[in-house]
Amino acid sequence: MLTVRAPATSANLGSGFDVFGLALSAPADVVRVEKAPETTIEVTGAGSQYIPTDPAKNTAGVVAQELDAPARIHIDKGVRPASGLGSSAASAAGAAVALNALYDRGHSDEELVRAAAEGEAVVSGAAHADNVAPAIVGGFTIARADGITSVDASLPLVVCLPDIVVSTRDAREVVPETVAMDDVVETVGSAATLAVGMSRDDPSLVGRGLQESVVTPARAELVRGYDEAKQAALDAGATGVTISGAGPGVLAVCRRPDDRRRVAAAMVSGFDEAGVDARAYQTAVGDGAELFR
Ligand SMILES: Nc1ncnc2c1ncn2[C@@H]1O[C@H](COP(=O)(O)OP(=O)(O)O)[C@@H](O)[C@H]1O
Ligand SMILES: N[C@@H](CCOP(=O)(O)O)C(=O)O
Repeated sequence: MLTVRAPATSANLGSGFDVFGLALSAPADVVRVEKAPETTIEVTGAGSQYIPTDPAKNTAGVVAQELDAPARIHIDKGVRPASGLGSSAASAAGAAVALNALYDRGHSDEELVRAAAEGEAVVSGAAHADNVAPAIVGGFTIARADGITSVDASLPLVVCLPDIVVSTRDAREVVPETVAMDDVVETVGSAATLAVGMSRDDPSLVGRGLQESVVTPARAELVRGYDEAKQAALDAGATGVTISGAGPGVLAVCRRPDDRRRVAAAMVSGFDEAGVDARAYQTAVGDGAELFR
């Protein structure tokens, strides 16, 4: 039997829709695999009652099919589904890394990212790799059709999870189909600023680089309390705030590790002002999936 800890991730980072992603140091899923004649899935932990155990519908089962690696798979969910924290991706990434080791396949990280992204396609309708790439590789990742670029960034972060469910599939429906040139110019400027900020571990540049005016405002409509939580985090010293992935999670970048407590409390109060319960994780950029033999 093999065990893999696969981290939560925050995708998009505002300006990098379907491209940027960040591994978080916590929370995480724990995936255990054992060889079996056919794939079966058992799920426990956060929100497990909402997660299908049919291998064709579970992201980990889809990965087993993609890798032609049947197994008895147990997933202990640390990452609540439909959170915007890459819950479905954590299981897919964990399964990819675990099954690759279990069957001694020797696939590269990029091949594992491709297999795990097929799991994402089953739940969200698109094989976006921006969550599975950091969940496998760790750090800050840029996922493009021609490959993955990664930087081992170090930044204090807060993610606040309101008690609202937003499925990635639904949140993709509200993404505008066309973009004005002014918005393209703003997004390119932000994305470049953010990427430089990640390579310098500079929270001010990363915070400024989250700014984007196309996808985030459309999705903010689905997250009651987003505006209040964002303003509260900025007032408490965050350098930038955006929706994590497809939401409803909200990501704040902090200047110093000690700022996280204040920013986390401010975000929970911001949601409370809008009548929404929320919990906040004080976290940081973390490593990719970790294998325990
Ligand atoms: N192993 C899994 N872990 C979490 N969610 C899964 C898994 N397999 C399938 N799903 C389904 O994926 C959806 C959650 O994924 P998604 O909407 O992308 O949210 P998240 O941002 O949390 O990844 C839910 O409908 C859930 O039932
Ligand atoms: N790029 C995707 C990311 C979805 O992330 P998730 O954590 O909400 O699954 C999107 O924005 O649709």
